[in-house]
Amino acid sequence: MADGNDVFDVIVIGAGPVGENAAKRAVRGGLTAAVVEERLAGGECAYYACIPSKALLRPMGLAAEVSRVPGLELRGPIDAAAVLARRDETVSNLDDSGQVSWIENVPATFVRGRGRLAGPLQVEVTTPDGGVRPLRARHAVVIATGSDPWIPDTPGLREARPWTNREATSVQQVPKRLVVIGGGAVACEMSQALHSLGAQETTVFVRGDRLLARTESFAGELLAKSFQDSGIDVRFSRSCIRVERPAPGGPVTVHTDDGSVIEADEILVGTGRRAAVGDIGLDTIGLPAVGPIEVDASMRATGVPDGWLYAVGDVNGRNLLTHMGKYQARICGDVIAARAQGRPDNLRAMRDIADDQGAPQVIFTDPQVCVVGRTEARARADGFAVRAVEYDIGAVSGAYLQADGYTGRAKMVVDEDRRVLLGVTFVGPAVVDLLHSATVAVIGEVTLDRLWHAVPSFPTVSEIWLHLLEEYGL
Ligand SMILES: Cc1cc2nc3c(=O)[nH]c(=O)nc-3n(C[C@H](O)[C@H](O)[C@H](O)COP(=O)(O)OP(=O)(O)OC[C@H]3O[C@@H](n4cnc5c(N)ncnc54)[C@H](O)[C@@H]3O)c2cc1C
Ligand SMILES: NC(=O)c1ccc[n+]([C@@H]2O[C@H](COP(=O)([O-])OP(=O)(O)OC[C@H]3O[C@@H](n4cnc5c(N)ncnc54)[C@H](O)[C@@H]3O)[C@@H](O)[C@H]2O)c1
Repeated sequence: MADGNDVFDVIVIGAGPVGENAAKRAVRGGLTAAVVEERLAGGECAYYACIPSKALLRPMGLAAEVSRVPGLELRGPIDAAAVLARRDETVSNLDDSGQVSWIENVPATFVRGRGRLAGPLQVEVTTPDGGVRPLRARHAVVIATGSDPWIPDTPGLREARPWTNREATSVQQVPKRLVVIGGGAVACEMSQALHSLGAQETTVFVRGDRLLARTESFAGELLAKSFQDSGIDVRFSRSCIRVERPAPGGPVTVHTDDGSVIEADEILVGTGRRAAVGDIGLDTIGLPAVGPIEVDASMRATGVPDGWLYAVGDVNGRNLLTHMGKYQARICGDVIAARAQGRPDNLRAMRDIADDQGAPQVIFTDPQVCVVGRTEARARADGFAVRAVEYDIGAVSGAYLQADGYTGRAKMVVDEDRRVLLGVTFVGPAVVDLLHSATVAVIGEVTLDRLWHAVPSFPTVSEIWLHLLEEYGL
């Protein structure tokens, strides 16, 4: 709520999941807040990323599970129209009134329009009618503008109007022939989702030699095997060198560096994202308008005199994940309120320690890929005395009961000096809910000798913990 003349204690630019939560925590701490949003309150996550992608993937995952249990049968292909209709419901048919009400109930003031810094503690909002509404912050401005998809400079690619996550998650007509560029989370999830919904000829071009290159190598290998088994054509160490789409809306022709030429109905790029910092007025306060906004562990932008600017979520580049952005938002809102009221601002809960340790992440493919903490390679590079053990999840009774021919693998990376976990990876069907146990163990620095007494229930997949510890030598 404003306290006159559009002056607020805190102004948040960007009402994605992260900006909304920064405002909520600041208000909970006793401050007034305004939240500025130029498109849809709820952000990329709610309408074009996490939510619709998972709605599109869920039937594929369920169908795969059914196919692995004798006695159950799924007749015919997945009904794409029904899946797309449910996807539309999950994104509230792109109506953000529920999210706007959520913000107003915080209570915070929602301001529709494009926000731009106009000097220290000053924000100008260009409203939908073209007017400019000046806002002033008494204590802090929080940048939570997220990120935008990045499209490589490949000749002809931009002119061919490729799909990004936005078009892929809001698909109305599933293309029969699809080319995907990239081997990260977006490419993997959307290839599998669209293939399951009718993209019969799906070809994925991966620049490197594996999928999900930042994870343990077996994760990408198991996923690539699953792609190939289901008929997705994955081509490694291949780059797309030229793209042509002579007629708008017509077929697209993709040329690759091995001389192949593929014709498709659509091309989807999943080649990473860039912090959304263009034209948000960083120049007015002497910051470069390129790259993520660098912040300290309290989310305060470094290099800004008087420390009134904060940046949370994708725009600070720490970990491009909703849950990590919301974690940063809680820290940020609490810190701003504490500093504004002269309370201690250095409590343990007010510093980001989780981002650097390796964020938990689930790639919702079949198999699911769940990671937290450091990979073995990263732990070694960071100088830890490392020992890693792996185990076949399919050999666990709970997994064997879940599915015939269960294929999955787990790995834990141990800091030998302290006998605590540095990282854990689970790959397999139905492993998603194991991840939080690993997150608690890694972030809580639970010793292996203590973890030994956390007895997993029989017959659940969680007995993988027991097998990993025994493999280690306990
Ligand atoms: C296909 C896909 C699937 C994903 N799946 C997952 C997942 O399953 N789990 C997960 O944790 N993460 C997932 N992510 C990542 C997740 O979407 C992001 O990490 C998350 O959206 C970041 O939240 P944010 O609030 O920082 O930014 P955003 O959600 O991008 O929100 C930023 C908001 O700021 C607004 N904005 C920008 N500039 C201005 C301005 N100048 N003035 C006013 N408003 C402005 C934008 O309109 C937007 O609403 C996925 C990403 C993609 C692309
Ligand atoms: N389930 C989830 O948690 C989830 C799902 C989707 C996206 N996300 C997040 O969104 C972010 C963006 O995802 P993303 O998949 O776009 O990015 P990414 O960084 O995960 O993967 C980018 C991929 O594109 C490739 N690439 C980069 N430049 C290229 C080029 N010029 N030509 C060919 N290939 C190129 C990279 O080698 C890599 O395989 C990620 O940080 C991810 O964490 C999360």
